[in-house]
Amino acid sequence: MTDTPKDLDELRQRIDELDGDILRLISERAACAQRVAEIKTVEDPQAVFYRPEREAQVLRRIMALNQGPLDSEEMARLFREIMSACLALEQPIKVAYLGPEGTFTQQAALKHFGESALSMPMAAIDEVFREVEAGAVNYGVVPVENSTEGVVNHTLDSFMDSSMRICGEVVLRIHHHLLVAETTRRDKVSRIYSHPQSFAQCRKWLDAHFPHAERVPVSSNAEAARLVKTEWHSAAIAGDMAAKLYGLTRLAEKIEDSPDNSTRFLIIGNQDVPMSGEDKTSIVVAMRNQPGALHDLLEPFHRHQIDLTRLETRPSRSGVWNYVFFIDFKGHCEEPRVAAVLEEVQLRAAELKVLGSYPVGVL
Ligand SMILES: O=C(O)C(=O)C[C@]1(C(=O)O)C=C[C@@H](O)C=C1
Repeated sequence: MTDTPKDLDELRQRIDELDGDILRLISERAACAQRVAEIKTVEDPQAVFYRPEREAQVLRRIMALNQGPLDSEEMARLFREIMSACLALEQPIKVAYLGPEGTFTQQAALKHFGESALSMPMAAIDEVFREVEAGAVNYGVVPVENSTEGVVNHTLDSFMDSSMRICGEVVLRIHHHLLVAETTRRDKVSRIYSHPQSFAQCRKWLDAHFPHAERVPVSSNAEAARLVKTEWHSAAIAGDMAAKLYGLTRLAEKIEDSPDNSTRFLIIGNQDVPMSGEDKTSIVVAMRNQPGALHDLLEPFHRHQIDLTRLETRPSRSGVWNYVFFIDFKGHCEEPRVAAVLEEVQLRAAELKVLGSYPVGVL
């Protein structure tokens, strides 16, 4: 930058110049992405355009280079949208998510793919899986675990019957608000709608502030917000997307009991994702029902010093094996030490399925 401009007109002139530069550079970047698409198509007519590992690398690099004054997450969000628009030039991406519109899962889908992706609400988790499997959409987004409420069993169970792979993860900070409509009598709230998980996450706050209000569980936070529109004595617990969608205002903000309440979502698709440099792998393993089975399963991870990030047990649905284990760990299945562990686990397990290796969530 040349001399620091001093007055308002000078600063605005400088902003106009910079905007011109930014515009030119973004257009040049978009033209590069178009050429990338041409090369991908020549190399493989069935080419996949979305490259999760490359996107993670781009965002991590931006965060590392950033020197402020915008914070690195904010900067990465801006680049997220630029990349989303570039990808849409290559191929418009369709993403199915656990709906209805206005849910946290939609928020997660947009956070991961950006606003240029076309997001489509599905009524249930297994429908998200089916849409991706059928090729009706490119990817799916499903919740898998919440920091206070634990695992989403439907998602784990869907993986047992599916050939879908995990291509990514996204973690969303969950902020719940108590929402009311313009017509709500704020001093007369006698009924509160929400999803059971959200009630559980806001239980202490509700006990303290609305001990006598009826708590009515519904299928989603967005549905709760929709119902409030028509009832003058009701409120909903839901997030920002639902508030915006149904034009509700916040009677109280961030009412979740745990300040770091977050939910992890998985991106499902049918591609294997190459290494990004900071990856995770998810597997599902059925062990023979015998003493020491869990120890036998975990021992190779310990010996090869691989960090487990999650271990869940689910009853097996085949009836042959009593339990299956869902394991997430750091590393990519193309790394030699991870490949070695997987080989050992394969020998010890009744069944092993690698659900995917994918970049650790950046944003
Ligand atoms: O590098 C690529 O393969 C691209 O297609 C370019 C680009 C980008 O805009 O940077 C766009 C979409 C992909 O998901 C990853 C990156």
